[in-house]
Amino acid sequence: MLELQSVSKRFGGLRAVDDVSFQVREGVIKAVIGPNGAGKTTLFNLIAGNLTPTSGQILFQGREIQGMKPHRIAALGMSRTFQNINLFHGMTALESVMVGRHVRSRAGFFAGMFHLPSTWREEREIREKSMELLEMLDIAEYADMEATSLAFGQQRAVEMARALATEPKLLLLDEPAAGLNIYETAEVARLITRIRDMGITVLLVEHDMSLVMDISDEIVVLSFGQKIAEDVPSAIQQNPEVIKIYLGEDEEVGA
Ligand SMILES: Nc1ncnc2c1ncn2[C@@H]1O[C@H](COP(=O)(O)OP(=O)(O)OP(=O)(O)O)[C@@H](O)[C@H]1O
Repeated sequence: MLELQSVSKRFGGLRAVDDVSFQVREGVIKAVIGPNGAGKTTLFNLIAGNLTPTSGQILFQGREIQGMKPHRIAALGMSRTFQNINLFHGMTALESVMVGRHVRSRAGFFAGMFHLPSTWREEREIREKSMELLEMLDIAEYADMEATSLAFGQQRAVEMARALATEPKLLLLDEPAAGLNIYETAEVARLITRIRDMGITVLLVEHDMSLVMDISDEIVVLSFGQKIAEDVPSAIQQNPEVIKIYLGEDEEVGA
């Protein structure tokens, strides 16, 4: 699904991402972990097209995408969420998801604005599809509530539904558990697994180690921009180098 070949990103003299290579196979949940400043966000921005690598190739379904604009990469079937919750005020949960779906609509913005008959059916389809996504993520009961008034965990689910509305093949989740309590985190874990089981490949960056260990099929560990390990969770938990960088941070792997 995704392949990084010797990807580097320099900011002046700093190598934020340094010669990183790995693959994400179709149908898996893969996590990127590492201490603060390890280069995780930079790596995500390189993949989604928000940054251009200094060197190296990024292949999405066999096609080189490094340097492409984010909307072109999105149109190829990659969707992402952001670290900070990013929902519009004044929109219901359902409308928030419909916005994501409109990106794909054929009728386009102007036809929609003038309420042309040709768009009615499409509008109804978008509404139905968006509702299905809310149901799939267990938040249908909040469809008509203002999205920004919901609990954090529910807002995260709305964001995921919005990202799924573009029908991506690969979903990038940037710290999906950030700011959530343990119950909400457990719920998000369940949703991510469900998304994977729908056949969507998931790549996530996450600080919450128990979430990563619970749901990931494979983990890549970054430290100072370099990949220091890549393996299944049980092997990562026992990897001496990984333990060393996390103990240095006063965190326990798999805690
Ligand atoms: N636009 C930028 N210009 C200069 N330096 C940057 C820029 N973006 C990131 N960096 C630096 O690159 C390094 C990697 O940062 P990055 O945010 O990718 O790490 P991270 O692993 O996501 O950290 P965190 O877990 O704290 O989010 C850091 O040293 C950071 O200060």
